[in-house]
Amino acid sequence: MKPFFRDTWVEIDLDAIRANVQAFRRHLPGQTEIMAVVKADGYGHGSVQVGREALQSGANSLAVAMLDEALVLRKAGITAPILVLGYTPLDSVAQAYEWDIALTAYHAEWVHQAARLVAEQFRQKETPLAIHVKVDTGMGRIGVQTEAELDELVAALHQSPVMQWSGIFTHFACADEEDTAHVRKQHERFQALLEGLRQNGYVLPKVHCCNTAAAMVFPEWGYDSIRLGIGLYGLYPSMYLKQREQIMLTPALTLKTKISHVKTANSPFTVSYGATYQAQAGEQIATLPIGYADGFSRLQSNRGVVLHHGRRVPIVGRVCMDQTMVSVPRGDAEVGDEVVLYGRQGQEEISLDEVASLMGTINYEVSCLLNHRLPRLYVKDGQVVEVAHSISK
Ligand SMILES: Cc1ncc(COP(=O)(O)O)cc1O
Repeated sequence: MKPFFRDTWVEIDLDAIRANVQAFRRHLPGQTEIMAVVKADGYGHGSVQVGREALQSGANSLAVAMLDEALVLRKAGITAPILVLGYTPLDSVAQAYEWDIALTAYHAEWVHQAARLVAEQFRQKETPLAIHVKVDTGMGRIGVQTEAELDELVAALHQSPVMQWSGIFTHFACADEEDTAHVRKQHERFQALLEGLRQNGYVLPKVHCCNTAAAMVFPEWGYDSIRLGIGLYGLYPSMYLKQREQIMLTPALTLKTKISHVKTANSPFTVSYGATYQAQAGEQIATLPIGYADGFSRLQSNRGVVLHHGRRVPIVGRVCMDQTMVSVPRGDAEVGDEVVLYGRQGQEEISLDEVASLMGTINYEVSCLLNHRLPRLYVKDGQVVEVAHSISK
């Protein structure tokens, strides 16, 4: 029985995930571990499936943005270490502790209250709650910024047997840029704060600071682990780093659909909402069953292109909630023809970078926009090994 009931889907190449993990493994110092960042449902690729493949390919742990994402991984049977990189509300700490999920802290008072909240559970579990300390060295998002704040936070962790100081990390704001002044300044600040802790007699836990970009440019900053996000999916953090070709990555995601209707204009007619495009006599218009409610952005209206028979064909008219129209060479298209919206077909490729550029955003957002209305097919060694479609359960 067909596991889903539409002709539009995402294909995720798990061999590409494996190849990307191994590419970074070769690039990093031997002692540096890889934390696969699978937040935002694996940047739109599927956190469970990508997380499993990354761990089987050499990653040592997983990271997500919030506790809900970590619970999805645990409930799927993933037992590897998982770190929540963002804020966890105090009323969620007990759940994290129950499922052995490491949390991020940057307020001493949060640590004190969290310790009180799990004290009862600790008497049963006897293993402490793992905490990574977040340091803000120049991202300006979350994290302690001063030596005093850091000392207070680390002291709070040492005051309770319930808490285990398991890591300390920072996040870079500009590691993907050609000008390295900001990232070097952040790293120097991070090093100074680490040295201050050592001077105060602390033995540091796992230290990590590199995202994909920093891992590419400064592998020597790998410390105990890098946090590999966009590179895991075969995408580059910036066009600057893509052009450097320092690490060869393989994009894992392809977005496909099949033509649902074809018509030829006997006389001119307008296409889609707002009648923003006029098909000329003799022009052939094909309709695709995908729209912005799938995360295929309306910003592609009258600007994007797709691949049909290995050729680039333009999106015409406004992208609708569920359908998109393209102009195809006359006589070349039939209902049921496969079309690639993101990825490679024949000798042509539409990269997420190209789509991001016309949308005025970055490749991260393009993949994260793809939502659960789209079925996902996972391919390994050329075979479909899993189909995931949350709405057709
Ligand atoms: C704290 C943190 N750490 C790491 C990442 C991964 O970044 P890339 O996708 O650029 O590798 C994101 C993030 O928010």
